[in-house]
Amino acid sequence: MLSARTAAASPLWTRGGGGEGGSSKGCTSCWEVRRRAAAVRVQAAAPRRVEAVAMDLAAETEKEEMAAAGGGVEDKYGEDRATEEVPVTPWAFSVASGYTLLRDPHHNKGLAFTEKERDAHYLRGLLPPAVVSQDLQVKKIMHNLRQYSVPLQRYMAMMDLQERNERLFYKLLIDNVEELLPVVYTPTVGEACQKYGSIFRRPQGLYVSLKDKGKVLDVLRNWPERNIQVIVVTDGERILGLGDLGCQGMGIPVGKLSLYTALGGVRPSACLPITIDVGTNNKQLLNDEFYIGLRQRRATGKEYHELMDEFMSAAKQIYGEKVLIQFEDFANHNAFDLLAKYSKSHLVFNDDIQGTASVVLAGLLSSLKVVGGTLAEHTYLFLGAGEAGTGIAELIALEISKQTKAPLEECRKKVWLVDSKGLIVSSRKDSLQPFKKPWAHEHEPVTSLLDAVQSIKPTVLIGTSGVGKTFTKDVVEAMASFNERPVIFSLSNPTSHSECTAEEAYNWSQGRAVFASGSPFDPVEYNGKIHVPGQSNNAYIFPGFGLGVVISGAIRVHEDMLLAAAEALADQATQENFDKGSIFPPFANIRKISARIAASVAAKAYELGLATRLPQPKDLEKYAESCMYTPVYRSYR
Ligand SMILES: O=C([O-])CC(=O)C(=O)O
Ligand SMILES: [Mg+2]
Repeated sequence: MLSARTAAASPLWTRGGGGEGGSSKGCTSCWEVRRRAAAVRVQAAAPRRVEAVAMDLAAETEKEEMAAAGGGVEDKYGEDRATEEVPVTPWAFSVASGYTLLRDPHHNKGLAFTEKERDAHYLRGLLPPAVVSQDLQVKKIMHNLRQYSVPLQRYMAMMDLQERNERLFYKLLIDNVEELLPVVYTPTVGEACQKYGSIFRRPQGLYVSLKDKGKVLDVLRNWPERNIQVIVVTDGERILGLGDLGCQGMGIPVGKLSLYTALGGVRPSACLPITIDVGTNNKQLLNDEFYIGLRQRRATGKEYHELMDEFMSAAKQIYGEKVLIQFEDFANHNAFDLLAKYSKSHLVFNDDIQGTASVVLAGLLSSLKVVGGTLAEHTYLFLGAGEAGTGIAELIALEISKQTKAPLEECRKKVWLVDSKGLIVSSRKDSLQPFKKPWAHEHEPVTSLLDAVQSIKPTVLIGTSGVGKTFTKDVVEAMASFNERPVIFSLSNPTSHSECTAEEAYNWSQGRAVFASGSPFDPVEYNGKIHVPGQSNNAYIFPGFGLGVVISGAIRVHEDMLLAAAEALADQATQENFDKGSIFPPFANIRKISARIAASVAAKAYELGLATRLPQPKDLEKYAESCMYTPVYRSYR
């Protein structure tokens, strides 16, 4: 493990003239000097009508000044990179004027441009006379969105807004998170990926395809932003539970990163969605005339790994070793190997293995407050032994081991997994993929889930199979027959792939199930009581987790950081939530929740010697909050 001392001595860390090690004030003012110089250069160089105008610096507080540098957590890190890796580019600190300004989604405010701004930026006549507030714009767009009855239409309207007026998009999402999360994210994003080719209007994110082999560095250089802090990358092979959607998986990194900003406060310009296109084995897409990806079967083996290698080194070369690379929706046969391989050399995080594990562990920790007992006293049965299933299983075992001091091997025995061939037992060891082997316990072979439930008698049943309707009435009734409060998590996404619905779980258990799902379900009334199902989706974890990594300058993800995130989330579920039937705090509070998760993750990174942002801020939660991007409009003079 790298200590902070080692890290501090590394070439990357020492670059930047001590910028990161200094006080935030020092950094901000260094930045300020360069920014002013850049703005002056712009004004001197630009012809009048197309002149770039120096951005408003009316920001009065230091925090606002930092926000003006890009609106978020980048100041010190941006400082480092702006000094050493990226020349200060005047346009990075300026906005265009007139017609160009209205078409620049990063700076456009639409009707919210004030009279003064309209004069100063050559906007007169380009807008109708009314001047409205951002809040009124939010109200209007929410009104319009609600007119659409088809979720995909709402999704497309939201994507159009993101392309037109970024700050309004994020304001809308933050202010209406519970209503809009299912639109820009699961489940609608799944349908959007399936139809991505037909609804495609303007490209989002960066496409790295087999055609780019040998030129990936150049491809990354084409991206307009340099100070990237978080990359979400997919190869599209296992999009949610929908399977191989090839290049059209791009909707997932785009959606995940919009949550990084809205839920975790990482500024949009620091986020980079990437799709690696190595082909697809989805025949329907290969025959679809509107398909946007390479029309070939998936490259595998050497060809696949060479492209991944080239991408991973290019990303590190351009963005430095502190860029967080989140692997998303890779198929099992690559996901574990990629994580194991690159976690030695890169700051990587697999959301489906680690993010899901962390949110489910949080859900279990808070379920204990409802059902009683300790984590070690429960017995866990999974349907599905892929990334999510084995990832969660391992984190449960780690937490039990941490709590009881028992060896990890022993703790794993509390957890059983069923895959498509039945219960994973030791007699199957030879034919099992490596990631399943730790779960092959002594037991006679069992082929069906119902038999496994009856034989293992789990207190907790978790679905990560990707196959809908597999928690049948018999299965749920069996769980309810020997558990007063059966814990049932039906995690597969999107909604159609959920192992059972919330309604089924409550009805078949006579309202006794402690239920959570990956995709959202509406509240259910059973016997006069309203149950609000919790959404055990990694969206609770990755935005705050990533924020914690970024603000601490962590150089590696450690499993204890995942445990810290889970504990921080579980701590925030209250009796009020439990009374309503949910084991999670509501998404409406997600920015606060993310700040706390970020603080716990960062604290753990410091404790483990993995953090490089020194000195450690005294109050990490306040610091995390102060770093979060807010989408209110800036004023331009
Ligand atoms: O995207 C989601 O809703 C959760 C997730 O990572 C997956 O299902 O792959
Ligand atoms: Mg995923």
